[in-house]
Amino acid sequence: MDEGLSAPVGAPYAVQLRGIWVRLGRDAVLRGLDLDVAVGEAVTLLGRNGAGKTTLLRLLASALSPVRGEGRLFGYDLRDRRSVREHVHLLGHELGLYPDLTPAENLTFALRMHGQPGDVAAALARVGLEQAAGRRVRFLSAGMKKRLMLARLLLLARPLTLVDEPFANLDADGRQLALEVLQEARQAGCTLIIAAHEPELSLQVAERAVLLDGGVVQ
Ligand SMILES: Nc1ncnc2c1ncn2[C@@H]1O[C@H](COP(=O)(O)OP(=O)(O)OP(=O)(O)O)[C@@H](O)[C@H]1O
Repeated sequence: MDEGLSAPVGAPYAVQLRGIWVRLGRDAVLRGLDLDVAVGEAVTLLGRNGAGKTTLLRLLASALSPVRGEGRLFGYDLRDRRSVREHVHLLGHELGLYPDLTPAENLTFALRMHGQPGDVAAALARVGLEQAAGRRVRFLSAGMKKRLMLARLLLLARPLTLVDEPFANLDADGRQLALEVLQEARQAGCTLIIAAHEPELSLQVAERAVLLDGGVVQ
């Protein structure tokens, strides 16, 4: 986990959001949200179901645009999607997984898309998926898919790495593995934002909790 993790020189903040509004369908999900995250900081994003955690992560990954407000990531304007995408990676749920490809094929493809080298077999072994490496992703259990997400994190962590629910669906060993992988990303220099419903776990990696409620940080 050492590729491309250095933040741009002179950027004290990985994230600066001011007055961000995001609308999904008829509802405003984020309602004037402000957030600062320093370079190298690890923050856990908490909030009830539907509070807007995934929406905020998608905004930061430049998969959604605000209808109002300003944002900068490492000093780049949030609207500069190319620069943002070079520095940010979002890992979550079944995002970016191709169900008809095997875990090994998925990881190889993801590395190729990012123009990055990486040891797919080692990453799969690390997350305990070597036996399932040749099975199609659609036939994996929810916990196995989560382990595949952790393998992607090992291979594709970026200066700002956004992780959506890394502990969900995992057994006790898997949760421990998730903690170790997140710690490694942190030690490699990543700024981390971790959306989770298990603050007792995520606060083992993050030094700060941010509670999302009513479309703003409380
Ligand atoms: N594509 C969409 N179209 C319309 N509304 C959406 C869409 N995606 C999410 N929403 C709504 O946006 C709100 C925030 O959803 P989001 O997934 O960001 O919440 P969350 O905090 O991540 O929840 P959870 O803890 O359940 O994962 C919810 O009310 C949800 O119904």
